[in-house]
Amino acid sequence: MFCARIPKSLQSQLVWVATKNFSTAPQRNSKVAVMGASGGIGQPLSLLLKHSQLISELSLYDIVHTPGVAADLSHIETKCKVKGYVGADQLRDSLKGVDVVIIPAGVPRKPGMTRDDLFNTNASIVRDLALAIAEVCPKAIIGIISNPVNSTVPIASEILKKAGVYDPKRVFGVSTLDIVRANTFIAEAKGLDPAQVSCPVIGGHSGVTIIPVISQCKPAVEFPPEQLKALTERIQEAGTEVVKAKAGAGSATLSMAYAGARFAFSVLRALKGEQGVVECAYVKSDVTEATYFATPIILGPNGLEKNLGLGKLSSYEQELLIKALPELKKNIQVGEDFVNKK
Ligand SMILES: NC(=O)c1ccc[n+]([C@@H]2O[C@H](COP(=O)([O-])OP(=O)(O)OC[C@H]3O[C@@H](n4cnc5c(N)ncnc54)[C@H](O)[C@@H]3O)[C@@H](O)[C@H]2O)c1
Ligand SMILES: O=C(O)C[C@H](O)C(=O)O
Repeated sequence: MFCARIPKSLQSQLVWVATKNFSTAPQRNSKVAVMGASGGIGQPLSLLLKHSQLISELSLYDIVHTPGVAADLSHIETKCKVKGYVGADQLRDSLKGVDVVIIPAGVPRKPGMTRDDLFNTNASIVRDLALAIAEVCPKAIIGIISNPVNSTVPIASEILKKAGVYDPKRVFGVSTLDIVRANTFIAEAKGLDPAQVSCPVIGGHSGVTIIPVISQCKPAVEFPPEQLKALTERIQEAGTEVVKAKAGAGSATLSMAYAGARFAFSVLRALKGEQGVVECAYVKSDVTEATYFATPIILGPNGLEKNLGLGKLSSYEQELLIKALPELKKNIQVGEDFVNKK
């Protein structure tokens, strides 16, 4: 009963403790690293990953507390091995043999801040992690959660380019939470089961750069113009809604852990050979004039297999796209300049 309410993307991955059917689990063969594993996102994300049959080893890196987080998680009765690494001295060891790196390291917003206000701190955190990845596991698939995603993905990409190991098919900005929110809010408005709703969200991951494509929602839904505008703006500002509600205690962590796990599981399923795994993600792109752009993509054994592009946009969504592009291009430039103009 419980599983029936979980979206298909997670159902096949999570081994629920109560069922204790671990002995029938298929061979686990991926090693996943979480960078920033002691944080508000890192801990619940690592908990969800620990339950996956697709992961044989979990490497938890942070500048604080990972020995405790790893000891705690390692007592959970799933086969996945967990090891903690703490501090810069252990950074490179944490990445050895890793197939997928998920990065939620960095500071979160407080009320009144924009995601761009996090740039000064988070840009160098992502830069340093990307440098280590380039050196130790250059073939790993990288999912970047740290904000501002619109800029941190270009930062990591430029670092990998400089190291001569950049593969645009392997670097993703995790925008999954925008899709999760769109599905939830649409389902609420229409009285649907959120697990059955699938709405693409394209563009970037901040304010006007977040473009919900409600005209392509499955099942098809329609809203009067005023309600469509309000719904779109709620999806665009949903992060701020959580930041305000947490009143200084950070931003979305639990829903982001869910979204990060959903994204990681999709990557891992595709790595294992499952065909037709689709997620929206912020990737290197030539779909618009912005050189990074989130669209639905097909994942494969090498990461991004096929970019599914924009699809048909309504005139309202085309207007949103026109508003998003200048901001997105600016965010990308700031990220690239951070690496290249020193
Ligand atoms: N992409 C998204 O949709 C999305 C959603 C929510 C939050 N975020 C972003 O995720 C980031 C983390 O959020 P949080 O709530 O988990 O913050 P948090 O402060 O609770 O946790 C961040 C963790 O990063 C660690 N850290 C700091 N510097 C590090 C370094 N150099 N190497 C490794 N780890 C380091 C900290 O010690 C901490 O444990 C923020 O930038 C936030 O804005 C993104
Ligand atoms: O809003 C934030 O600062 C965190 C995150 O990007 C979100 O969308 O929840």
